[in-house]
Amino acid sequence: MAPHQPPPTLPGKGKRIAMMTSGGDSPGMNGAIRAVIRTAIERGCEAYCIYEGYEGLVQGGNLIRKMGWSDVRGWLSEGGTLIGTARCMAFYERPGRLQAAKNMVLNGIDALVICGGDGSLTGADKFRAEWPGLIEELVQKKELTAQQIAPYKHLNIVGLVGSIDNDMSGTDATIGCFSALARICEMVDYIEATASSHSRAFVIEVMGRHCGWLALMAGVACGADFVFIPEKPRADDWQQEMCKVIAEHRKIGKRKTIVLIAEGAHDRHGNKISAEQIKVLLSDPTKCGLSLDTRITTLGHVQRGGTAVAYDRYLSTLQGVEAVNAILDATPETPTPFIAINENKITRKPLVQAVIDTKEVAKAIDAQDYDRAMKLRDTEFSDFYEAYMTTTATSLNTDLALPAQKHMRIAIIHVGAPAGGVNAATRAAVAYCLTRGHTPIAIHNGFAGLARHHDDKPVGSVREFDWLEVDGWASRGGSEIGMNRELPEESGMAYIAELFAKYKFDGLFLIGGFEAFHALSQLRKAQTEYSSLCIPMTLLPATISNNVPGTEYSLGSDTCLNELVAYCDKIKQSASASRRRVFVIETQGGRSGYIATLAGLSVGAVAVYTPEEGVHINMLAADINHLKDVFANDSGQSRAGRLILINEKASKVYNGKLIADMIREEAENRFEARDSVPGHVQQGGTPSAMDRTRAVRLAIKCIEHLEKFEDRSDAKLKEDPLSSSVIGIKGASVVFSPMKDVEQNETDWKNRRPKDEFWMYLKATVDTLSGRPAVPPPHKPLSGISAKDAKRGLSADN
Ligand SMILES: Nc1ncnc2c1ncn2[C@@H]1O[C@H](COP(=O)(O)OP(=O)(O)OP(=O)(O)O)[C@@H](O)[C@H]1O
Ligand SMILES: O=P(O)(O)OC[C@H]1O[C@](O)(CO)[C@@H](O)[C@@H]1O
Ligand SMILES: [Mg+2]
Repeated sequence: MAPHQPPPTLPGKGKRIAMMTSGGDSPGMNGAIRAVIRTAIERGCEAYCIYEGYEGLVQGGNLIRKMGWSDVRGWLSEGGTLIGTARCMAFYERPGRLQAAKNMVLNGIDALVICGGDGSLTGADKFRAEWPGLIEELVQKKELTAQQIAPYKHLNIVGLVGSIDNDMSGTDATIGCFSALARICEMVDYIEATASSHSRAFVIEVMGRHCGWLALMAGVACGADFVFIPEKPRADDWQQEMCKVIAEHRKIGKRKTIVLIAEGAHDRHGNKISAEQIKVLLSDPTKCGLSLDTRITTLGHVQRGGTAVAYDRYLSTLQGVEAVNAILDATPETPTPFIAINENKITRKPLVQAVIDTKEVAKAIDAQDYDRAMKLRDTEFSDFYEAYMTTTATSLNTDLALPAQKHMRIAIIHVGAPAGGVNAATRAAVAYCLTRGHTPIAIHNGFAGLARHHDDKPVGSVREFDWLEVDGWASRGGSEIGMNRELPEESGMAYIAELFAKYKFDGLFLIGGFEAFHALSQLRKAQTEYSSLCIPMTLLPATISNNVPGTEYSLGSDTCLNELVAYCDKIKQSASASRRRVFVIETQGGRSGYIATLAGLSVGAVAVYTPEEGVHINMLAADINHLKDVFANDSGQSRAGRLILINEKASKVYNGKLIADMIREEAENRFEARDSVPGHVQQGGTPSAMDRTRAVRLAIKCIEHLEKFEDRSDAKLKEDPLSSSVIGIKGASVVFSPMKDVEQNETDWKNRRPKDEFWMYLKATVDTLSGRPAVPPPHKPLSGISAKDAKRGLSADN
């Protein structure tokens, strides 16, 4: 039963904020709920959940519930949505929305955060547009009084896009789409092994009602042979096209064939293309002569269930926080927003426009205007489509080939420690080079390999790539061509330059971490002395630490976060099951606290210690006191496992073991503490879907970039600062930055990290959402003369 009277409005700026999930569930929705509830409470509001999507809003009663801080404890690591979701028929109709409006007012709900897909947000937009009419009608029908509706004249709504389909315009990713993609890639990887063993073909159907994002991205990440998506149906002779591509792949020796089909796939005339149809084509020798032993796998709801990947956990958390901020910033004039992400930047955008644009895609598909449908999807989508087409069939895209005089000998080298996506990037670069007519050359085992093994017999470390071998690298972890931290100057730059001349490199593509950045810096500086080094060179950052200047994202950092999150989930389970236990987990990351902080955000750590901030005795004391309070207020029955993350270089003195010992000592047998070190597990096994797909997109951009300098003289090349560059994601854009500029202005060489680390502001969010008390700021360390003076009592600053 709904209450008969709305509760009194809250004092000050406090609002009653309700959170709802709607449409198909998606991994990460629980992270959004946790973030909205806790941020709302922290900002002095009352937090509510509407259970069962719009159904709960229509029915009211017990489906609208007030939530407390601890009600959402542990939700980050749960799959699906813990407040239920539904596809609600009643909400499509005005009477249903009228009832929903009445329940909102009677429960005193000022604002609504809705996490759902395109349908849910279309419904939200309609509800918002109709709101004044709805509450007016409720007064006319005497269901509510004018006085009762007075405080609720404006409906304050914010949309969060939660759906595995990634079908909403205006945002690059929806909450849940990368988790679904991860699951698809995992399944395709499994299938590949059996397909290869039997030399079979598999037709794999993936979800995505009207959107091919999942199918396309899985195609890019897994190197599938052929992909069908609704936005870009193949030409009318698609049967012949598919058979030609697959026959070509078989001819070069591939033992497996993977065809991915989105459930909404159709031909150019709107006729559905089914998995069965494809199976018949591939297996029936009379159709196109392939006669492949073919099986169909429909992945179904496996794609939607399960826990969220790290990205969906921190995306949903950050977007949940932003949703509450948007509510509290809103005035009656503010257009209703939804929270988007573009590349790496979370933004508020008008919901109305996104809904219009999303509908336009559907209209364009219905009208069979596929070019328009592709244009209306985000730029990333078209980029990935192009990337897929270029990397799938290297010898078939003859229209992309360059004239012979433009062909380059492009060397590819891995430098630093292994990181997920390095092989996928190499595969994509090689495919692109072959498509364009370039010669891609592998330098095995980094600069050490080049200097000391280039002319080994029978095979030296400098050799052309073999496509059949490389084609299988899309999902491989580690580095297939080998990598290490050696810098070119260690062998003498003159010698390295001699080898560049000997092998006639026209361009260099480096993939790696801070050492790769350092190596490129050395090579760039040496261009003044050695003509053979006057070639275009570009770096694709790849390191789990994500500490390369010039980018906010390095390949491998996502894989690492997923490993850490999986590890922390297990440890947290142990901590919870043992009750009253704290684990202090030491992460890698060099002198950058990025992975510790992002993992902390993704698992709900009570504290994260980073090298940027350091560790201090007052900080530890405050955190230990906080833990004492938490456990004192804990009944012992709640599943109160706690995690603290500490970066390996956060402090020279306080390491994970020492901190765990201190906690245990101070706990005086009231709770327990343990330390745990995941170590090199953090490099990951199979790279994440995000690292694999981004590797492909960025690697192709890198080779395209090198091509621009193909005919430059030494002088002209040196004049152009972008001839030595680093590719990066910065905010909402993918950019090439001149190395010289990044080296000189953006690099903290001593600490081997960017001067400004974009993620530093996230630290406060980790603390807020875990309820960590304000920790006393550390003293600024003194150094040099001022430190000496202070120690001698000669300085005021002590
Ligand atoms: N045009 C609309 N008008 C009113 N309500 C709508 C509209 N479209 C959708 N809704 C409401 O939103 C609910 C969920 O929509 P839908 O089934 O399209 O899923 P979605 O939000 O797009 O999520 P997903 O596609 O990821 O499953 C519907 O059951 C309905 O209650
Ligand atoms: O779970 P249901 O209701 O069968 O819906 C399946 C649909 O939901 C989604 O998983 C999300 O929209 C689609 O990809 C799929 O077509
Ligand atoms: Mg939808």
